[in-house]
Amino acid sequence: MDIFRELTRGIKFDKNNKIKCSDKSSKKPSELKYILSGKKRKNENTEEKGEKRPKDDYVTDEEVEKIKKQIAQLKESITGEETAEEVKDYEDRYKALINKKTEVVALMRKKFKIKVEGDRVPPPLDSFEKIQNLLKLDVSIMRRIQDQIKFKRPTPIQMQAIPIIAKKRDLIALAETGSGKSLSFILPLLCKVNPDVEGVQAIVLAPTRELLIQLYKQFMVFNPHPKKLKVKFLRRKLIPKDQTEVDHFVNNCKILLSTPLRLESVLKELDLKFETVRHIVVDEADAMFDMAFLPQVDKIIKHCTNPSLQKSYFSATMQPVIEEMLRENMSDPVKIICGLKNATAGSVEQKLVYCGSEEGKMYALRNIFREGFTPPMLIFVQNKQRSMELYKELIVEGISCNIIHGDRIKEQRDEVVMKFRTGKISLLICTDLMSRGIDFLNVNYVVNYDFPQSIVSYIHRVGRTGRAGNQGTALTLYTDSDIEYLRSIANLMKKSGCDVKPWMLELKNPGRKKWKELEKNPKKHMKRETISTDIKKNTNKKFMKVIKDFSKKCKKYNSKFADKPIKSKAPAKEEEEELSDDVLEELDEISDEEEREQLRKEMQGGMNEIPDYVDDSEDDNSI
Ligand SMILES: Nc1ncnc2c1ncn2[C@@H]1O[C@H](COP(=O)(O)OP(=O)(O)OP(=O)(O)O)[C@@H](O)[C@H]1O
Repeated sequence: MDIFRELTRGIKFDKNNKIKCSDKSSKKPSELKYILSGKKRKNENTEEKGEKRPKDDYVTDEEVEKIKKQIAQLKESITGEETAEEVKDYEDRYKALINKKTEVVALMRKKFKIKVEGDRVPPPLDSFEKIQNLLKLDVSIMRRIQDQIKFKRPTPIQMQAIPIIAKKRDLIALAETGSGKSLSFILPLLCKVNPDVEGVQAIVLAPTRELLIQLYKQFMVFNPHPKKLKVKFLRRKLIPKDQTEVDHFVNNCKILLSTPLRLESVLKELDLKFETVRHIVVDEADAMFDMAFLPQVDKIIKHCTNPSLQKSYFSATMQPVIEEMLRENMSDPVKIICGLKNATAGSVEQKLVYCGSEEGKMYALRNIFREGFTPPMLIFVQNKQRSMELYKELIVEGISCNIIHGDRIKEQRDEVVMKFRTGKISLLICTDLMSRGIDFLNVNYVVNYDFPQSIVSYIHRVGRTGRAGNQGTALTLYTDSDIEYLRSIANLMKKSGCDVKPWMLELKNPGRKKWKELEKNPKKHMKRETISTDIKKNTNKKFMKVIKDFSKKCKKYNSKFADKPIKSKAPAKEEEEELSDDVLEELDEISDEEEREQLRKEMQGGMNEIPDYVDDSEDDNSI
């Protein structure tokens, strides 16, 4: 009877036990009153100015569930024909509500270009308040998001991925580059991991050290209890040496970030217990399963023996064969696609520039400088050797730039990334090492100096610009020998709304096989020295003037804004690991509010206020 009272509080019954209530009645049970009337509660979050939200989208799953239960219980408790009619009336309205809710969810997904595959997919949440309610987000996280970093609303991938992860579902999430995938797993992990429980509870795998450092910083920016909820980035210095250290490490780390290679090598040597791991997130998942990482990722996942292990895979690109492989070890997964699948971001204006032969590329690059562009710029080349050649070429021409590739020592890589982030380097020559996941918010220009080796590489390279709602430009230089691959790139460009010359779309389709061959056997390029002499002979006076202006602006910037240049003394080989670990050691203890503030600034795009041309110093040019 008590349950009956509770459920029927506010309802009056007439002498026949019939519920006396009408639509307008304030005496309906409180849940029913709001939901069935379609009115908003006073404390309901108000929608953003100027944005219309679909009507009724504030009806949460929990509310619908509650009504369902109430109706069932009412049915059990009340008898009599007329009452049954009343209950039926509620049921009809409930059905209508569910239909409406389904419709609203569908509309919302359409509006934000979210596609889902899977059963019982939770609805997207289009505000951080709703995410806060669902995840029980710590107020400090909300303050950071809204007041400090000033994210207005979740991005589509966050809207949809967060509730899925919160509902403990396995997930394959595909969303275009720069669309905020990282926060989609960072927020739920920070909320779901219990700082008071011992042991590693979540593992995040990513393919490069640069990407892991970036993720690590993001975790630290949002971490509500940095001292208790320890996030560790596994690097050589942190690797435990004996079992006592292993136990200490495992007990002190709640979220572990690592490359698959490093973690697997540790697992081979030491007995790291991962039964406590409940979440595993693989960022840039297709790269991890496509490259040599597959056996390592597999071993790590097998080592996490908790039966309720939840797996989430994120990427901007995914080949069907990899997806199939992932699905084999997932239980009842949900797949999300935000925007177009395997496509470049619509925020990037993409152009193709014909250069004839290798020599032409340098002319084309000069043209870009002459016509003017807004740095920072990333220039992608095929490999380390190519990057060195171009670097020398530009330095000889008096153009300040720097260089990053896998063979540079970690300390140098860290320094270059840091300087590029803070605007001390404006032109960075890089290999595909930097094409995945790296978030330089303000990159305005990407130049594919060497044609990409794969369509996936094109998508990720181009995705270094036009991020988080910003616009960007990507220019791909092509020579006669690249024409056979042109159609695929032209198609991608067309798909994301860029202008493409019709003849490019009529070229023969290279097909997957040809691309695969190219990936396996990269093109051999002419040696740069040969080109250099040739180009120098033709040096154009106008271009030299542009270069001079460029350097002047750089100098002006340096004297006005830049801090003292950091001398990049190349460390001795044996110091290499130590030095880079020192850099990271500082990061590890980021619990200090001031340092976190610094990280937040970086995340907000610290380069916003930097004038047109920024420069590194002469010291920075030393490799
Ligand atoms: N809700 C949001 N509103 C505005 N900006 C956001 C939001 N969420 C994340 N960002 C910003 O968007 C940028 C890109 O985010 P992130 O690096 O997670 O993209 P990504 O989808 O992982 O890209 P990639 O595929 O290249 O790895 C970051 O600078 C991040 O701070």
